[in-house]
Amino acid sequence: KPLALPGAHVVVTGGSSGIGKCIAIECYKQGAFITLVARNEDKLLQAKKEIEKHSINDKQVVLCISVDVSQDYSQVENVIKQAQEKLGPVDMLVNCAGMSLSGKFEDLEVSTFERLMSVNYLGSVYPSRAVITTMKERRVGRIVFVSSQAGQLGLFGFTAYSSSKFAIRGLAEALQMEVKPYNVYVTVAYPPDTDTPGFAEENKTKPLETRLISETVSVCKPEQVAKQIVKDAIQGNFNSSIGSDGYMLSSLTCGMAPVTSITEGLQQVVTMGLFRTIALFYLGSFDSIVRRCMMQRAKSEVADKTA
Ligand SMILES: NC(=O)C1=CN([C@@H]2O[C@H](COP(=O)(O)OP(=O)(O)OC[C@H]3O[C@@H](n4cnc5c(N)ncnc54)[C@H](OP(=O)(O)O)[C@@H]3O)[C@@H](O)[C@H]2O)C=CC1
Ligand SMILES: CCCCCCCCCCCCCCCC(=O)[C@@H](N)CO
Repeated sequence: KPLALPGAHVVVTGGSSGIGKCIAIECYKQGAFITLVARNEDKLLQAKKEIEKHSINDKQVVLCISVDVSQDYSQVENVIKQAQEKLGPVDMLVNCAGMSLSGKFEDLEVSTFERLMSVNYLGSVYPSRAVITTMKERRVGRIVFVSSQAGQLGLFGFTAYSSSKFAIRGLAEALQMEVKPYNVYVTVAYPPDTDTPGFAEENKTKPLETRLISETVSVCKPEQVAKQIVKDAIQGNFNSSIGSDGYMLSSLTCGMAPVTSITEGLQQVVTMGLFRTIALFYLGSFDSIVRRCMMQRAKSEVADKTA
């Protein structure tokens, strides 16, 4: 039974920008009440104004609450309490607050690993932990985690980012097994590169290798990613992916993930071998990108020394 969005309370962390903002708009367009959670209050208010343009009735509300989702559990718990007092129990939580920093393993500060793990992973644990009891009691709920294609495979430059996005999947699989009998459904989204302020920021420091490998998959619009995520969350699909490469990656990396429908299970069984074959070619091309970049760097170093 799909979740009915009209009148539902949807909390979106990272809802003031990029994919999160588009998810909030998509839910609002379908009649939901929205709580936006992020740190910067100006960006929150700006997003609220933008979302309110899409209202479909005059009862709809967009609430903004400023908090860092990665710092202190009791703060996050308080924010959820405030939201529930104003707009009722949370029907859907979207954990979209997150960030990316890339660089070679030896060039990344140790603190970057700590930061990405706390924002991307703990920043998804805290809000989820704060809503889960009520969802189980009410036998209603959706929890969405926004991972990444880089949460399905490890890539050059993403030692810190990929691991924080892989962690989300472990959390989601375990949680789904616990809450399914209570009619609560978990969705993990694996978007490709998406045209957002966060993506622009990430690109400022991205190694050439990472950029060339990522360019295998074309950049998506956040509206399109948001539409897919909301659709999958409403349906209660465990997996949410975009495009043909997204479909192949999800099928190939399904592992012991819960299966949502018989069709999905059968498709995974039938396509696994083929997609692994295709993947071997991709992996070969990624290795050759890395080798070419290494030789290029060595050459320009020699040139620098002789000059
Ligand atoms: N864009 C892309 O290419 C892809 C993005 N993703 C993932 O999607 C999610 C959204 O990405 P995108 O839309 O690009 O990001 P943006 O940088 O555009 O937006 C990030 C949002 O998260 C909020 N946020 C960041 N850190 C915190 C924090 N510690 N506490 C509370 N809120 C926080 C930001 O607000 P504020 O700074 O004010 O707190 C902002 O609202 C991320 O998890 C990202 O990893 C996945 C695949 C691809
Ligand atoms: C059958 C096998 C098919 C294989 C296809 C392989 C494609 C690999 C490309 C991975 C791109 C990683 C995007 C990360 C986006 C992200 O999370 C950041 N932009 C966040 O800001």
